[in-house]
Parts: sequence; C-alpha cells; structure tokens
Amino acid sequence: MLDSIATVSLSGTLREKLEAIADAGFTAAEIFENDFVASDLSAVDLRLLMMDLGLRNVVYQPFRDFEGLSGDARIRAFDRAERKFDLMQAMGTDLLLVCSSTLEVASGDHARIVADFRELGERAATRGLCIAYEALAWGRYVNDHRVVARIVQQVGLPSVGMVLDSFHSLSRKIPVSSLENIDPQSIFLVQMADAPIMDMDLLQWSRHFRCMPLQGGLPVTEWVAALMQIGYQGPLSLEIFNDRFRAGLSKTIAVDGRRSLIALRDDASRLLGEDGMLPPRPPVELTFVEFSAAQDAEGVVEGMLQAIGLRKVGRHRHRAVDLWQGSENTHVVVNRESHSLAGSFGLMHGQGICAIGVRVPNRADAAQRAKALGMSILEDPADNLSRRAIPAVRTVGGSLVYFLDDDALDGLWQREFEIEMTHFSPVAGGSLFFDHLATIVRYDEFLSWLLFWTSLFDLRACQEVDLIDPGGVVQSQALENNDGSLRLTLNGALGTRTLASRFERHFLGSGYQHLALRTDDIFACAIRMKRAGLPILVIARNYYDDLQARFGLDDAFVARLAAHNILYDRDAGGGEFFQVFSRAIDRIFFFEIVQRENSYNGYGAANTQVRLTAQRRAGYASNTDWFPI
Ligand SMILES: O=C(O)c1ccc(O)c(O)c1
Ligand SMILES: [Mg+2]
Repeated sequence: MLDSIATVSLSGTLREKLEAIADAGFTAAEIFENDFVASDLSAVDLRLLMMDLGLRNVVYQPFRDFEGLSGDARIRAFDRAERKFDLMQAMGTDLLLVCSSTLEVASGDHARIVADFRELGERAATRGLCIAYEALAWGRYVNDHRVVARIVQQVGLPSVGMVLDSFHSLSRKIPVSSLENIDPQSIFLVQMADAPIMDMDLLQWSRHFRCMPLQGGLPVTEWVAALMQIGYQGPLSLEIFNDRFRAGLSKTIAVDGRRSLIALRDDASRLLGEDGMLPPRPPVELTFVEFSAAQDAEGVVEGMLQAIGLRKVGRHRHRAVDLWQGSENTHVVVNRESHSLAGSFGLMHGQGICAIGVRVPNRADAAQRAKALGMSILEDPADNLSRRAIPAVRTVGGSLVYFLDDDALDGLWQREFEIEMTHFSPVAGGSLFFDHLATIVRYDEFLSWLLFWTSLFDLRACQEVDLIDPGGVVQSQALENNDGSLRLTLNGALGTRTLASRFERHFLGSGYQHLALRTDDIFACAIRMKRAGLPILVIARNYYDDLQARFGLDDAFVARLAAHNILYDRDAGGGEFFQVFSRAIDRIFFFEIVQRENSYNGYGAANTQVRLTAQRRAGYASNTDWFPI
C-alpha cells in the first residue's frame, strides 16, 4: 500500500511541504488546490519536483460544487472541470477528487447526479483520467459514503469511483460495517484522519480539529481493518486540517504522519488476528528517573529529595552519580557528571529530569518498535549507567527513555553502585512511589508528544481538560497504562503568560515540569517536609472554606489540610486525592506529593487553578525564599 499525505496537512510552501513529505518516507502525496494556486511552481515544475522526490501524485483536490446543477451553471461546472483536467495532465496525476456539493441551488436528485458523473467520467476517460466522488459530512444532499457508493455503482464507469474519508464517515457515526458491502475496485482513494471526540459543528470540527490516527478518539483502526478485510490495496492518505499542524514544523508533522500510518496498519492487522509488522507495544512500568545536576553546586536537587523523604542509598562505582530510593522499586538517579548527556542537558535546560527508565519485557524488541516508528534510538548511550547495552529513545523534547528488561535490571543497582543500604528501609512516614510525570509541551508539539507515547506504549489517553492559569488556558491530557504504573500528563499553553509558557522560556523547549511522588500518609510526609525546611507552596484560605462547603468536611480535617497546604479532591465513587507542592528549582522544576485513596484515578484537575494561582503569587514573592518560583 502507498503511504500518502495531503499537502494541506502541513505548514510551509508547496515545495517545503513536498520535501518534508519525501524526507519522512512517504511515497505519495495529494495536491491540495489552494497550495498549488498559491505556489510559484508551474504544473510541469510540480511534476518534475515530485518525480525528483520520488512522490506519486495520487490526487488533485478538491473540485467543489459540481453536481446537481442545471443550465449555464452546469455548463460552467463542466468547463471548470476541463481546466482542471488540463492542469492534472501537466502535473502528472490521473485522479480528481470531487467533493459533494454544499450549494443550495443544486439539486439532490440522484438520477441527475448520476447523469452528471457519467458525463464527467466519460470526458475524463477520453484523457485517461479518473474521478473520485467524496461525501463531505456537511454535504447538502450527499453526506454519507453509502450514498456515494450507490451513485458510483449506478454510474457504472471504470473512470468513476469513490473517495472514502474516515473523518466524514466516522464523525457521522456511520457504522464501520458499512464498508463490507463496498466493491474495493470502486474505492480510488482512502483518506485518513482521526479527531478528538467533541460535540460540535461538523465543518468546524473537520477544519480545525482533525488529527492523525492515534491522536484522537474515532475508531480508525477498525476502519482500516475493515478496508483490509474487503481487499482494499490502494493508498492510505492522511488528510488533516489542524490549526496546530499549520503552526508546526512541516518536517516534524510529516515524520509524525508516517509514524501514525505505520502504527495504524500494524494495529489494524493485529485487530484482524494477523501478526503485526513490528513488535507489539510493550507493557511498561516506570523504574527510575534521572536528574541532571552537574550545575547544581549547592545540591538543591538532593536537598529537596532528602527533605521529601527519599534516601540516598549509593554512589556509582565510576561516575559522579548518586542513587536515591523512595521505595524498594522507586529509584532516582542524580547525575552530576558534567561531561555527559545529562551534563549537556543541564547546560541547555537547567536542572531537571533528563531521562527516565521504563521496564519492558524485552529491551531489544522495544527498541525495534521505536526504530520502526521512525524514532531516534541510541543503541547504548554514553550515559548508560550499566555495563550492559541499554537502548534509549529520544523523546520529542530531547530527554531520553531507557528500555530496561529483567535481564538489564538483574543486579543493575548492586552491580554498578556502591550500595550503602542493601535492604531499603523507608524514612518514618513510609515509602514514596512514582505517581506521575507532568510534561510541559509546546502548543504546536502537543500532538507529537501524544503520538510519541501512544504509538510506542500501551497507554490510554484520558479526556483532555482545560486548566485555568491566571495567565491563560492550559490544555492538559493524561496518558496512563492499565495499572497506573506509568502516568504522564501533557500540558500545552495557548498563550505566553502562563506558568507553562514560563517553563518553556526558561527550559528552552518541552520537558518534565514536575514529578509527583505517591505516599500512603500525606500528613506524615507534610510534617517531615516542614521539619526539613522544604519550601512548600502556600495555598490561600478561601480554597479551604470552599472545600468545606463543597464536600461537607469537618472542621478539624479542613484545619489539618490548611495547616499543611494540602489540596483535596473527591470523585463520584468516593475516591480521595491529596496533593501538596514544593516550590520550584530555578523557576522550572518542582515536586508534588500525592496520596490516592479508594481508587481515585484523576490528577486533581479541580484544584489546578488554585495551585497555578498560588504559583503565580509565589513568583511575585521576595527573592529571599529558598527557591523562588
Ligand atoms: O473541508 C473541506 O472542504 C474538504 C475538502 C476536501 C476534502 O477531501 C475534505 O475531506 C474536506
Ligand atoms: Mg477528504
């Protein structure tokens, strides 16, 4: 099958778009009319450029408001089509996409529409060209691919077929099973787009929020599986109208597009019970996080870890790297090597998390999947703390994810570190476990991050929520695996005045903004942190009054929460959530301590405006604080 993408999906000039498309490994492209009209390339230039780039021109599109007209308007529509045929022959494509009419003056009479397409098909055939009819979800009379299939069948010409566009069909909830009745020979092109589930006007949804497969919530995998099952072997072509893609880098978006199609085909063949084309998504669990602390002469990172209640348990045998633990299986590496990836990362971004390690069943398979998805793999990074080769993948923001399997983990810490505490015992107040990692992502990279994680690992994308920062709105989406052993949040700001955007400016890009550690006793932890002098984010009194009214909490409990600046949330099932935040290191990185009770599964979104406002206030506070945020 050809992998294709419509030029409308990317930013840039037509030439830039096509170069990015070819570089990403696509073998075909759709030429969107507006891109051609605005270009200084002639149709012949375009043909030569695409030939040079090794791209097949699968379609010229869209041809609008053609069918159901009468009199002069009909004659004009055919004249317009002939001009497009001239262009197509010069630019080297044999397919014109005709999307269903939105015109009020047009007729919806099927016999007339069939007659129009028969005549258009006959005229196209004399030039060796073909016509593909597409039902726009908001087409005035024709807005369902089942109707298009009937019309195409009635036209009965080999030069007239259909375009199936997953968005138009799935946004209208047309059952995937309807594909079973379609003759695959009549499908001239399949356009692929996913979209987040939203209840909105179809045209607006389509023009602004389409996204790539694996970035949205439509059943696109089932859709492709159904197409495979009826024997469709033509191109799959991404056609994505998305505001963020138009603002993003064409190279990045094109690479994402290929990644999305590779994962989609693999998922679809697995759904059909066939072997996949790449190793399957491995189950994952977060096993360590690594801080870059080469520039941290004052030991602020370690001071905070200590105050929170992690314990330093060992030192690397050959490197300036310390090992900390919060529990038996919660490892935090503090890397003070300046001549290292961690050191370079710290120079560039400041102190923070430069790598994480995840446990997978087989590290080579995980690396092979990442590679097949076009991700950058370091087979054995120089920073690897082990003498065994441990592959790592580079995230969208440049930090690393190490793949560790049981073989790599076997004796890893004991072998490589001088361990002072062979049997880990937690400090008073109990163990600390990884809860989640919050990432700040650039607005135009949000969907790239989403695709990175969902194509690589088996993670569920939760419903996106809007967080209100005093400086603007932040879009937030959580990704989590089945048992919660890997939880990530992606947070992208639309404006430039939020805490998230300040992070971007100080950090220079996308990265981890805070690490949430889970305790079984938040009050004990809060007392310990206070004694240790950890600067805690101060929460305003109004919040606690509101909390009491909202949940009917008793005075003593609310007083305890307030005394320790602990935020509280409760879900419909009686699950409870407690959160407390540290101030930030270098205006960038901070810690959150949480406690989850009764299977609370959220992230305290209801508290986020209060937290972000407190952080904003702290930002104005005097610089005499330990870590001014
Ligand atoms: O939004 C549109 O107008 C439009 C045009 C062409 C397409 O193929 C499509 O899916 C949508
Ligand atoms: Mg389309």
